[in-house]
Amino acid sequence: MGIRTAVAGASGYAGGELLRILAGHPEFEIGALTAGSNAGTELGAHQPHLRSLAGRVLAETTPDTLAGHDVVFLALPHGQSGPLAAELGDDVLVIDCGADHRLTDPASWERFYGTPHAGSWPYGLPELPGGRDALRGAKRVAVPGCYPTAVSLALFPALAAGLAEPDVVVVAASGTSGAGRSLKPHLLGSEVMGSVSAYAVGGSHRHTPEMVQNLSAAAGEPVTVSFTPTLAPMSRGILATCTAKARTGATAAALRAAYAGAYADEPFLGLLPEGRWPATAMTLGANTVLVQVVLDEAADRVIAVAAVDNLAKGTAGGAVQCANLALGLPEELGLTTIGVSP
Ligand SMILES: NC(=O)C1=CN([C@@H]2O[C@H](COP(=O)(O)OP(=O)(O)OC[C@H]3O[C@@H](n4cnc5c(N)ncnc54)[C@H](OP(=O)(O)O)[C@@H]3O)[C@@H](O)[C@H]2O)C=CC1
Ligand SMILES: CC(=O)N[C@@H](CCC(=O)OP(=O)(O)O)C(=O)O
Repeated sequence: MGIRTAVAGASGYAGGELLRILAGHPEFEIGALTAGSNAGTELGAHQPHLRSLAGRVLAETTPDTLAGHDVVFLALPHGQSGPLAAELGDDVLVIDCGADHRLTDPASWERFYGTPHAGSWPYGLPELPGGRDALRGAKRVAVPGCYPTAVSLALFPALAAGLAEPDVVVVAASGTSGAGRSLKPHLLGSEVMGSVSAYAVGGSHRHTPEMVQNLSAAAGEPVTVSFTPTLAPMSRGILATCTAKARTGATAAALRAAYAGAYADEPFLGLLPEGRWPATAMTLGANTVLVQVVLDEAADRVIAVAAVDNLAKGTAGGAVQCANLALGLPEELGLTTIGVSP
């Protein structure tokens, strides 16, 4: 018998991607699938691409329906996971794809989310310095936001090596699935198609403190982040362009060596050959973050560009990678680095 695994939020985008990965994983046995308003309906009505699970009926999301599993993945809206996880046993591995337990600073949480802080859990980005140690044997894991995954992995080598000033500017484009599948006025098809638009400009995006948290830890000093997200007319993918003033003495060779060293043993991080730039299409369906870095000598800035599939390594793939680590399984089990092209 496999590792009994439940997915809460199975009718959503993150839940669907979790199930796509779990269905091909050799160790997990898919147990309860739950939803909110769609409880009582069949999974196939919401996730018709998941053929082998189509007839499964979605249960209500309660501690009772999630009981009796070894692992519970939560893919629910913000604010739902704290109270629910408190009702699940300490022996159950809970992997939260939502934001509730990502931030360590309660003041930052309250400022950006406007509710009391539910407390922090081990942070699910194994590739950050020290990241794996916190996850091995963990019983609770907070999966990062999709933008912070791309940005943190794009910039930590430059900051950790002292090659970039701790004051970064990020402009990132995201596909619309990043916002989930519930109806949102700014995601009307007629307004998204054929247009790229900025939103949450001026430091208001709730992923900003998460980037600050990760990059400050990597740099060993406080880092400021100016983050501008943009919405692109595509379903999946994030392309993050991250820049920072180069530190005195930083050279192109030192920069490339820092990234090559930091990514050398990372199965899911790819530094592209010089001159090749990341594109979201290269990462679709894969648990990868693809990066390129250069020194813009005229502007004296470090430029790192990262591509990620927001639903794969940006959520569900990263979640399964963390579950593997927490359970003592091989970290790469059930996860692919092979994308889809063109
Ligand atoms: N989309 C992405 O790229 C990323 C998402 N995440 C996080 O993953 C989580 C899920 O996101 P996503 O899949 O995009 O969102 P969706 O809106 O696509 O799905 C939300 C899921 O939660 C269920 N749900 C909604 N309200 C309740 C409730 N009150 N009680 C129980 N279940 C409920 C929905 O069920 P029903 O169908 O019945 O309404 C659905 O299954 C969020 O916390 C999000 O921040 C993290 C990183 C990236
Ligand atoms: C395009 C789009 O709207 N993206 C979402 C990102 C949501 C996400 O991935 O993160 P959480 O888990 O923190 O919700 C946004 O900017 O709010």
